Amino acid sequence: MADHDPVTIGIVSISDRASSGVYEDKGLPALKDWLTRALRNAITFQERLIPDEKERISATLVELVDAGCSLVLTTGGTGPAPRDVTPEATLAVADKEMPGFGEQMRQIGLRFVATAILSRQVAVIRGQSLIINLPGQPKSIQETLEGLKEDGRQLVPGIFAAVPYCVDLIGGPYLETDDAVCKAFRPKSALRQK
Ligand SMILES: Nc1ncnc2c1ncn2[C@@H]1O[C@H](COP(=O)(O)OP(=O)(O)OP(=O)(O)O)[C@@H](O)[C@H]1O
Ligand SMILES: Nc1nc2c(c(=O)[nH]1)N[C@H]1C(S)=C(S)[C@@H](COP(=O)(O)O)O[C@H]1N2
Repeated sequence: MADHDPVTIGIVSISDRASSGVYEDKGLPALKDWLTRALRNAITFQERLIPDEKERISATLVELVDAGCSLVLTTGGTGPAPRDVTPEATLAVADKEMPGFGEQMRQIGLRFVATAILSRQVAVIRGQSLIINLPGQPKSIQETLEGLKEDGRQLVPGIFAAVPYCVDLIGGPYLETDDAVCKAFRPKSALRQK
């Protein structure tokens, strides 16, 4: 682990019911589990469990970026219901939008469930941080990040394959993945010599 850059990652579960204790939050454990399996870097997690309130979500994202998170993943609140405001709260703190992530996430989701088109999820850059919205269904976390595999063959690439190079480009740490979970892509010129 010593030769990998350390990274701080913000994980935010956004759900009225999980944050008020109506049901147990499965979003933060699913995010932590997947990231720990996928990344070879030592990760410090900054975790937040909050209700679907736009100002609260935006303030949490700003706080996590200011705390040095190179990557922030949210789960929940991306649908069409009146209280689903995660995309608006994310865009409100954006320096740049990264539409390719949302497009690919919905394409991946459609391989699993027809209602994937109901997710308005976005990804943005704020400062030196990449912020990505994932849907609230805990199973959608692995689906979206890892994509679809069959007999070990990658049928649909997950969006995480593009995350390490994106983090390079905004001046973050060099993220290295376990290829068995997620094979990241970088142009040859961006590969770090071993
Ligand atoms: N954080 C979570 N932990 C566990 N299960 C969740 C979580 N978020 C969503 N789910 C599950 O996914 C389903 C669909 O997500 P939905 O968007 O309706 O939830 P939600 O936005 O978290 O709802 P609410 O904010 O009202 O609690 C939920 O009914 C629930 O079973
Ligand atoms: N990969 C994936 N994407 C998915 C889903 C899923 O199960 N897997 N659920 C969909 C459903 S049912 C909804 S309503 C939207 C929005 O969910 P959210 O409001 O919980 O964020 O995400 C969609 N995207």
